[in-house]
This record gives sequence, C-alpha cells and structure tokens, in this order.
Amino acid sequence: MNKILICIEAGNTKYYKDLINISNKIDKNSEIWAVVFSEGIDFENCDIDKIIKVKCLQSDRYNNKVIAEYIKKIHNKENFDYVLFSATVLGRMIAPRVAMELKTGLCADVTEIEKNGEDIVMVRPAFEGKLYASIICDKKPVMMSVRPMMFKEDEKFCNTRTAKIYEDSITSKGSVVIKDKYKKPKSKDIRTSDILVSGGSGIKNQFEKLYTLADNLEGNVSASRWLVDRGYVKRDIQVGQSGKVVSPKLYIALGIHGTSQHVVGLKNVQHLISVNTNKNAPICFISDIVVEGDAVTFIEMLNKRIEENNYNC
Ligand SMILES: Cc1cc2nc3c(=O)[nH]c(=O)nc-3n(C[C@H](O)[C@H](O)[C@H](O)COP(=O)(O)OP(=O)(O)OC[C@H]3O[C@@H](n4cnc5c(N)ncnc54)[C@H](O)[C@@H]3O)c2cc1C
Repeated sequence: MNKILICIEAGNTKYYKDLINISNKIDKNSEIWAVVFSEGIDFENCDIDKIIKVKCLQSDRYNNKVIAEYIKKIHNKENFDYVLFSATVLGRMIAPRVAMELKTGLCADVTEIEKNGEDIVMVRPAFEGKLYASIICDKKPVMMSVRPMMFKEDEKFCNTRTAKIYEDSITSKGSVVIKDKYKKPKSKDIRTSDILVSGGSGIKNQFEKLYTLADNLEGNVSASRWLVDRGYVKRDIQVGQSGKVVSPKLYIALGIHGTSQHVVGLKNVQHLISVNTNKNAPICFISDIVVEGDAVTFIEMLNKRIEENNYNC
C-alpha cells in the first residue's frame, strides 16, 4: 500500500481536492496523509486518512525553508512513497526545496496520471503546451506539483474516509530576522557600476575624498586621464576614449573639464551632475545639474548631509 503525503498550503486549501484526486489515481488503496498549515479548516469527509495540523507563525506558513524542513522531518518518520503539492505560486516555491531536502526529483505542473504496468506516469505540458511529456520517477519519494483545477467536480472524491487529526507546531524565530543591514556589494568594474563619483585635475589634491562620497552613495570612483597620467589613480578606473565607456545611472563629475576624449566615455550615462569652478567648462553643457563651485567643498557638504540623515544603508 502506498503512503502519500499531500501538502495543503495556507490560503489555497481548496486545491487539495486535486491532490486527493491524483492520489486516488496513483493508488485507490493508498494511505493519504495531509499536512496543513492553515487554521479553521473543516476537513470532514475529505477522503484523507490522517491530517497533521501544524500551528506556526502566520509568516511561517509562507516560509519555504520552514515548511521544507518540517516536511523533511515527517517524511523521515513516516517514509512516504509520494509527496504532492499544488502547482500554485507558493507550491512552486516550496516543492523544489522539499525535493532538495528529500534528495529526490520533482515533476512540476502535473496535469494527469497514467499507469504503465507497475509504473506511475506523470503527464505534464512541455514546450509551451505544444507537447505532453510523460515522466516516470524511479526514486522514492516521488514528488510532483499538480496543476490546480485540472479535474471536473465529478472526478473528485470517494468520500469514504474520515481523517484522524493530529496537531503539531513549529517554533521558529520568525521568517525575517534582521541580523545586519545589507550593504550592496560594490561593483569593482566601473563599467557595471550604477553610481560613479569621478574626479579630474580640479580635485587632484584631495582625491581620496572621492572614496568617502562613493562609499556613502554605494558607488565607485572613476577618474579622468589627467589623474591617471600623473599616477594619482590606476588606469582601470579611467573613463574616456583611451579608458572605459561607462553606463551608470548617476555620474558625478568633480573638477573634470569635459574634453571630447573624456565625454566619449559617458555615452550611456543616465544622469550627469558636474561640479566645476568654471560654469563654462564643456562638461557643464551636457550635465543635468551643474554646481558652480569648489569640488572638495561640494563633497564635504554632501557627505555631511548624507551622514546626518543616515541616507546610506
Ligand atoms: C589620444 C588621447 C586620448 C585621451 N583619452 C582620454 C581619456 O580616455 N579620458 C580622459 O579623461 N582624457 C583623455 N585624454 C585627455 C584629455 O584630452 C584631457 O587632457 C583630460 O581629460 C583632462 O582632464 P581633466 O578634465 O581632469 O583636467 P583639466 O582639463 O585640467 O580640467 C580640470 C577642470 O576642473 C575645473 N576645476 C579646477 N579646480 C577646481 C575645483 N577646485 N573645483 C571644481 N572644479 C575645478 C576646471 O575649471 C576644469 O574645468 C586623451 C587625450 C588624448 C590626446
């Protein structure tokens, strides 16, 4: 006799009927177990032998890690032959994780069950529904997710069993534990950076200040060739004709004149801010915002503002 576990997900309890139908097609005499993470559900005449009602935090009902671990635990105890999920959004998320935990395969989106001798054949659409694939799994437990609402009402239910109910609970610390604030890893290549804080000869004496601003904005530092040629920075952060073409969402040009050789590297910049003591420098004419003034003062003021307001994360 096969032992089948069906997983009834929170919020979509009505789809369990498809799982019962599939279970009956696999083996009419199978012992059907259900694990359910919702409360207040009436499973009278549900055609299930045993139901485990699991009490847990509301957030854990949707937590694929918590659910997968729980299913692994009961499988290790009961050793199911089949484990069935609904192919809903949640089911599609949880089922692969459970398969991984149980070290078995998963046939997703099953629409029908056929028998081929001793073998149970799982049928599912393939190639965007142009073909149907017939899949046999030779490893136990056989796992599948079943497309909801695939069966007509009269195909469902024998109504011959009344479930025995067991209660269990999961104690987890909750699905979201903030251990630390996430800091987006910085891209090392200036070509893939979203934010570039770029310096030119106008900031040569205090170039290192660019790094603080870049850190605060979670961006990277780049430079004009002037600074590269004089050994202030390495060539791999040079923007322009003999450097790199960049495509950040934001490029802040500090003390950069904007010669054609530099500007050619800015072809794909989405927003450009330039800070220059000379508002007639060529870069100012292609900028979205021009700040006329000293680049170092600008950096200091902006850093202060960001740090005061804790804008960075
Ligand atoms: C074949 C060839 C290839 C080249 N390839 C590249 C390239 O790939 N990339 C590149 O960048 N260049 C390239 N160049 C060099 C380029 O022509 C310029 O010489 C160089 O870009 C100038 O750098 P800059 O704008 O930083 O300096 P500058 O031309 O000296 O301009 C400095 C700017 O800073 C402003 N400024 C001064 N003090 C301050 C201050 N305190 N605060 C704010 N603003 C201030 C000034 O008003 C000025 O506009 C190439 C040149 C050649 C011939």
